[in-house]
Amino acid sequence: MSDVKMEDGQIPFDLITLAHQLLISSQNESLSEVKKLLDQGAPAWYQDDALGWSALHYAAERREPKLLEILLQGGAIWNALDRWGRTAGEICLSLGDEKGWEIIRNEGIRSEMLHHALAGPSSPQSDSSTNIKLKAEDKTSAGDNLTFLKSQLTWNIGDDGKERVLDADGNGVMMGWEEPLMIEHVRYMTNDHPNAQPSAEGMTILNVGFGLGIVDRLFQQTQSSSHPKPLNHHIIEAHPQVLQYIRDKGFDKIPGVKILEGRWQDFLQDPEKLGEVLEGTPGGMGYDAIFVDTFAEGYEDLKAFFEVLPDILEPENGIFSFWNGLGATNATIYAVSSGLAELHLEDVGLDTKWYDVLIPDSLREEVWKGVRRRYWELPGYKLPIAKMKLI
Ligand SMILES: C[S@@+](CC[C@H](N)C(=O)[O-])C[C@H]1O[C@@H](n2cnc3c(N)ncnc32)[C@H](O)[C@@H]1O
Repeated sequence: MSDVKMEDGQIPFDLITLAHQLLISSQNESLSEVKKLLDQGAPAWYQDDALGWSALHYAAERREPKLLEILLQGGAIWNALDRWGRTAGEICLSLGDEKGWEIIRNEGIRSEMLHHALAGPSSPQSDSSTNIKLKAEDKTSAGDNLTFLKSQLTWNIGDDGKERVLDADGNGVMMGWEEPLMIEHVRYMTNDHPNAQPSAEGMTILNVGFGLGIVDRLFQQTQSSSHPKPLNHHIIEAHPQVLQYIRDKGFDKIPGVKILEGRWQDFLQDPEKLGEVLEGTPGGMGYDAIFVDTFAEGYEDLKAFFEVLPDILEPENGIFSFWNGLGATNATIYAVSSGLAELHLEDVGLDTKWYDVLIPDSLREEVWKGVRRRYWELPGYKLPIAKMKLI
């Protein structure tokens, strides 16, 4: 946007005139008229003051898929948000326009992939250049992992009666309402694995981020009397207070459990440490199940985690899953984030299946009482299960 502003930060008058003409013609004029304006240089990114609507929002309201395509080709921004935080995709969804929604979602995935391809391999530095806003603009500890890891945490019981842990700014680090989703993750990761069957020796598990320990307790429980307990259960956790909580609960004393104290980046991105971690798995072949659910990390961090998977996931039957919560306050951004994750997992050699899970009743209004920001607004959860592609 800045490249078309004049030195005093104003947008040139001619451009504003074209922008307004484009907004009007996107509402009710022919496609060729819209195209003509775009060819004349009308800025498709422009949003009006009243609603914060772009030409793409107006086109979505018209239910005119071809017009959406013309605008996107002409520079419209797929994830421009109106005053209520809606993309044009949400306008399509509210009108039941599946085709229009798919055009916007596909453009989102395409443009985010392109952006990542141009940005090169994942690095913390490339985080700020991320196109997609998967985390709300957040200057609190939720927006920065290292700040979070120094933040004072509080454990308490929410108005829904469930345990939760909040950071110093009142952000929900982990909340008890998520337990039914964690149950599904563990079920999909363990049910059919050969090493979890009655006569097998037990699975080797890596969980990144202990939080309230919900997922780790489930990994220990799912294997009932007729099923083996995990053979190895490694947990990477970085927050000093969470590490103390683990010791207070005696979780570190459970047979087979090993706590790796530090950030996952320290263990898995350093070849020497990675070698030591892998020595703890049978034959150094990697883990049967890997789950990742951290906090104050963005899409770039998740993508960086994907990139270490080929080294740490047992290649034949290993199963990877992650807490799919990025962008979960907006249906279109959530779909694009999930689509992007699938393509990036494919890049590192994994096939992903998605399981639709209804958001459980445990997510009630009172859950958010005393929490700084709602991080979930959608009716459904897309649960990923990924495995190495068979060659
Ligand atoms: C959302 S909670 C995990 C909840 C857990 N899945 C459960 O079932 O209770 C996130 C956890 O990740 C930890 N964490 C955050 N960043 C991390 C990092 N870079 N490496 C390791 N652990 C991290 C936090 O301290 C926190 O305990």
